[in-house]
Amino acid sequence: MTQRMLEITSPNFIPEERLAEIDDLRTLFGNDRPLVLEIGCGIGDFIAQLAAGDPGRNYLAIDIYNKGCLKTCRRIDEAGLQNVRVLRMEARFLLARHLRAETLSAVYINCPDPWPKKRHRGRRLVNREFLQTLLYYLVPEGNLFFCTDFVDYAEDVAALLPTLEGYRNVLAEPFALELAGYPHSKYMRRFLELGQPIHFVHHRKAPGFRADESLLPPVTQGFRVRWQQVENG
Ligand SMILES: C[S@@+](CC[C@H](N)C(=O)[O-])C[C@H]1O[C@@H](n2cnc3c(N)ncnc32)[C@H](O)[C@@H]1O
Repeated sequence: MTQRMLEITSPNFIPEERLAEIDDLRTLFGNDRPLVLEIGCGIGDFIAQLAAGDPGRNYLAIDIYNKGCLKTCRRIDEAGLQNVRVLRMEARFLLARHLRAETLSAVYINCPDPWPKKRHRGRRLVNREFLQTLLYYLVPEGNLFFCTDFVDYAEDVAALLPTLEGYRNVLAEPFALELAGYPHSKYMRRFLELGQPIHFVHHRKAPGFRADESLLPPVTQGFRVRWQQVENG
């Protein structure tokens, strides 16, 4: 199915063509405050709450869903937030092509597509390679937040993280059913109202850990990665 492309004219939306002229995404904000990335921002209700409560950090909200980017921009514009920029971009592509090592003070991944069928599990974004990749982009002691309404996804991610040298669990347990002060998206609220829990994982990059570029998994696989662009630039 082809997505109908809705034009996004918000000043906070950064079209892909503009990225070619931007050497460092941190310059999008005109200040050097810590940079936070939300992957799969959906309709932007999480990032709008987070960024409004934390003007001291800059936020990149990305999604591959054009209408979601449009709704996120509307929300950000209406709230008058100065510290959010929205990009329609695939996560692995953005990291590989547009971000520098150790530039993200936090990464948020909320309710990523669960791919519940067993035969589709390989399409899940958050796997060993992706977690390893994130280590390269997180600043020392940068935070990784992941949450999901699918318990087996939470269990998988919570079990993978301790096997990666660079992460330390911030929680006393592999995952929690609540994180104090963590905003809820409409999507999360829908599950919570039905009595279905959201599972939260919170890890931090170990202080002395340096992710070596040579250990970065190649961006040559993954459902939704745009092969053409990754391979041909
Ligand atoms: C289930 S929705 C959750 C949206 C939002 N995080 C929330 O909690 O309301 C997952 C979102 O991730 C986006 N997405 C899926 N794979 C992605 C990828 N590889 N890169 C960027 N966004 C992605 C989808 O388009 C969708 O908007």
